[in-house]
Amino acid sequence: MALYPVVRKLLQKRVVLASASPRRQEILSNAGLRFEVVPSRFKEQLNKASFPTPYAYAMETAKQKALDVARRVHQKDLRAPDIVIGADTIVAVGGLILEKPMDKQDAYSMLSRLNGKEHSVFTGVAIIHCSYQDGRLDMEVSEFYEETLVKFSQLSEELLWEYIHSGEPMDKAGGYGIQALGGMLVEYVRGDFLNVVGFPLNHFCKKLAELYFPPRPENVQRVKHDSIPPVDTFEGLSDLSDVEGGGSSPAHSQQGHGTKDTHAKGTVAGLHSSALLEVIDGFKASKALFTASKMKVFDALGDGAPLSAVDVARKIDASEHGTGRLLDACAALGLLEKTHRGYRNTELASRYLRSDGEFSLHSLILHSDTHVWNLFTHLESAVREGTHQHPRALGSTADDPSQGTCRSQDQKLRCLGAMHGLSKLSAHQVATAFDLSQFTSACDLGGCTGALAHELAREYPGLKVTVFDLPEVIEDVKRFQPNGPQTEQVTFVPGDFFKDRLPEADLYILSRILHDWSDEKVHELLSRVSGSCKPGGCLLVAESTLDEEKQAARPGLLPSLDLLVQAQGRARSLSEYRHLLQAHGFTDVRAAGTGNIVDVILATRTEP
Ligand SMILES: O=c1[nH]cc([C@@H]2O[C@H](COP(=O)(O)OP(=O)(O)OP(=O)(O)O)[C@@H](O)[C@H]2O)c(=O)[nH]1
Repeated sequence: MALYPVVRKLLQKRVVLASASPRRQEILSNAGLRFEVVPSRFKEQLNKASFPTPYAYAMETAKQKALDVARRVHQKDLRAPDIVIGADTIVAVGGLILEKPMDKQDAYSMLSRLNGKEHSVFTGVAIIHCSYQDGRLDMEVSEFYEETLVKFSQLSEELLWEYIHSGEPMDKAGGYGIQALGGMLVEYVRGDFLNVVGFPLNHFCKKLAELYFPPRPENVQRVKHDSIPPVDTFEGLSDLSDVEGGGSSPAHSQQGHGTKDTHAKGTVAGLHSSALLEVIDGFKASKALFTASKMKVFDALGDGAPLSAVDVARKIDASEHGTGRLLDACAALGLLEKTHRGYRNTELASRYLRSDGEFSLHSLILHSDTHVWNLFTHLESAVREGTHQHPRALGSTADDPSQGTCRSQDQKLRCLGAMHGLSKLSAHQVATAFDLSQFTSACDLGGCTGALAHELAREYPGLKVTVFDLPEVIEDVKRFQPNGPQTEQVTFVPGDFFKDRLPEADLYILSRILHDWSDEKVHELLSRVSGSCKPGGCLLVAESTLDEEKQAARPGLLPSLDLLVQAQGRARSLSEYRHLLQAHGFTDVRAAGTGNIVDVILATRTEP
């Protein structure tokens, strides 16, 4: 949780991790950070002798890795990064710097040096803040290092070779992985364990807190310079957004005055013409993705060898010229890779854009292209009238706008597929934001295809989950069901949560439901949930929230506009949700950021 307030600030930013290390990716994503991975191509060959200390070498290497990525991404992408993070881990022993072994013999010589001795592990970290002045890239570097002491036991030759033959040492600094088999070699660790694994998370949090939440001048005496702000209460969060300089850009109070400070506040001075052009052109990027998805470009490319534009054109039954242009646009957007042998799906496209994948967003994209696009052409009317635009866009007059969305069976299945894809994106984070293992029964109200229910069942084998949704939804959920033993834990019950009796459960769930409704309807629904929930039972709410000042650009404010155009509801801040829940007898309201598209709130029903 320590990263949470900072993570919220970073959610609006394009954060890039300049590292191929799976450990670094795991440490940061476990902490809730959302980022893209672009491995650095910087060759780790700086002259070690020219550095006064091992950590100076590690910091410089980390900086060069990050700078390489910042420059490359800036050149390649339509959208340049805001923050690039680089890191480098080394082992220092007896005046020598050890990096990753080149081969088994090298691993053996490293491990022999460490055998029975204490050594230092240093990770240097560089955080690059990018800004753009008339298309020119400006970079400001913040850097630090962390040292951890590790002592190896006295180990036999036989054991060292056995370990080397396991293959584990080869991609690890110093030739061992403390988090796995290598842990058996270690007698003690003094300092941050994750620093040895490859990323000093605690120091990183402190650094970010220092950059993004500098103490108010009047509090300087009271606030410890390197303390991490309080995090897991709503009060803490709203206080933080009040902190001077606690905007979405880092404050550089320690680093000087003048232009840098103006930059840092993210005011008009921070918005450059290139960023504006990106916004102006944003719809073209969306339309390129929509068109490629609709024409099944990502299915045509599959996971196989690269295909030329001519081959793709043949597969999707389109002109060579037009297909080539579309493929190039997709490559510029990072959806395809263009090599001299042709085009192929990036990992992102394989996972999310093929129509047949487990995490496919294909239906969501088609739904956005046809339905949401249409509604957004009436944004001006929505703003003037302050209401959704279903009658104009779709000719629907229904009270519940979603009724107008899925009129034909095809539209209905696309709608369900869209909701399924969206739910799968965050299901794991929602299911694990809190430890729910004390519950034996849960009821997911409006749980649709059961994507979250199945994730809960997988995570908590003792939990039975009822998905409660409208009969017309339940009748079509079959095609979205996974295989596996946990399917027996999930049951579907048809019903209307505004009219019918709610199924009994210890834990009720409202995942992405409340934002669809007006305050009046939210009160009505919460009152029904509260009436069904026994004292001691809980309610879990998952929603994309606005920051307390309602200033967060994405992901808070665009969904808010979305809701104006297409629903009766609205986005709310965490404290608004807290007040709503408290008004219906739910106390001990706790929130967790998932680093994903939703925040999760857990509240306990007290005695009426
Ligand atoms: O106990 C452990 N010690 C070290 C590691 C891993 O070792 C590597 C260190 O190498 P480097 O810092 O150069 O990072 P790379 O893997 O090459 O990725 P880059 O993208 O930064 O170039 C690092 O992966 C540590 O995680 C370990 O796993 N356990």
